[in-house]
Amino acid sequence: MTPAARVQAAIEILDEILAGKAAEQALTGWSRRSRYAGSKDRVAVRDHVFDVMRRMRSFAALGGARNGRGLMLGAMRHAGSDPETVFTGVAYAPAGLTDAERSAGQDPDPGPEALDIPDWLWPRFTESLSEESEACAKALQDRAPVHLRVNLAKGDVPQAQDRLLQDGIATISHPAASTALEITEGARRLRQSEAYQTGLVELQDAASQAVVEALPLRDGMRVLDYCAGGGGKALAMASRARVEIFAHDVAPDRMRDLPARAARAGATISAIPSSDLKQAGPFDLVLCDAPCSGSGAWRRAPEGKWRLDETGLQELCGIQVEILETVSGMVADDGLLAYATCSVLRDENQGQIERFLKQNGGWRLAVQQQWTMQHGTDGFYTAHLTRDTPSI
Ligand SMILES: C[S@@+](CC[C@H](N)C(=O)[O-])C[C@H]1O[C@@H](n2cnc3c(N)ncnc32)[C@H](O)[C@@H]1O
Repeated sequence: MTPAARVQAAIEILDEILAGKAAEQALTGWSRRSRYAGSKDRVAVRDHVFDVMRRMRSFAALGGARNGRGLMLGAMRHAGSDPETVFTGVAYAPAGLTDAERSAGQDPDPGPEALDIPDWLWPRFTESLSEESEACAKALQDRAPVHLRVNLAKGDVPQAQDRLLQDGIATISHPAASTALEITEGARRLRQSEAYQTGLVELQDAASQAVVEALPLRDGMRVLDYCAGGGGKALAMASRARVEIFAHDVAPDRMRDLPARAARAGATISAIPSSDLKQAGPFDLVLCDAPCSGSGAWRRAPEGKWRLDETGLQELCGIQVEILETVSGMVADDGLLAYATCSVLRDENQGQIERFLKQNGGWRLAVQQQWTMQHGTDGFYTAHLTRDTPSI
């Protein structure tokens, strides 16, 4: 495909996304219809789509329209490249620009438009992040770095770096967690690399690793990962101590890849259905990596930034309240309840913990920590709750 044909493909996919189709579904649909596209074309088209989605608002302003053409036009103006070289109408390129398109478009207004945050969310964003708001919003406009977690059960950090380098993947340590590496070169080779295939490294954001590193895991503990999803945190916990880990998710299908991931990592993790939780408890540690807006990870999943609204946020907060109430009954008297989100919004973080403590006497906040995107990780929050007076 020519560069212009890739832009035309991105335009069509963006129009589908704007019409309501999920981004991944729109990309998969295009891939299936476009057998002629090679792997480099697929990567380039995907990059166009995601780069635009991170900056949908400011690119719509620059391009003069919130549709596929307007957004790609905005992207080209932002990059300082001449749109006339791509919008030529020749072969598979986008149709030539109309006079209206040539004259449309303006610099985005400073504030939420230029920073690509929806207006309704901006007050909450600034209230949550205060002086970090602008830097964090800017971080969400760019691609996320690729972070790896070194699986301490299989080797140490220098060994992992050496092995990755042998496969052409250069890394540096990331300060957020002792197991965290950031890829500086060769990210696309990762899945074929020996270090990845043998489970020495896993893909995981550094702040996500830091959430697990903050847990006081000790050999022999019985641990429940209540919102296990793909099992990223369960696997990270398994690599830190000889703990017995139970993985649960309200949607068990989300854990379908966990057995294969655990086998690769050399970890033992038991999936547990809701019906068996009561009998299996109480647990020394319950982690709830709760469903959330994902606002700390919108660089990776930018669609969420534009799909979230007030009602959706309130619904998520309601689910978080329920989860906290439910899991508090599963924690041993001298155990720990760890709450985490990949959100930077106060309502989902400190707000939830304050509400829980107010409504549940006998619990206290032992640890509270937040990571924000301006330090090169996803935005994450964690709180550790313990009982005030463990019964004897
Ligand atoms: C943030 S994701 C978990 C990510 C995962 N811990 C990881 O590190 O890869 C949240 C998960 O919570 C699950 N979930 C949503 N509501 C739930 C509930 N009421 N009880 C348990 N899990 C729930 C979702 O299905 C989703 O997989």
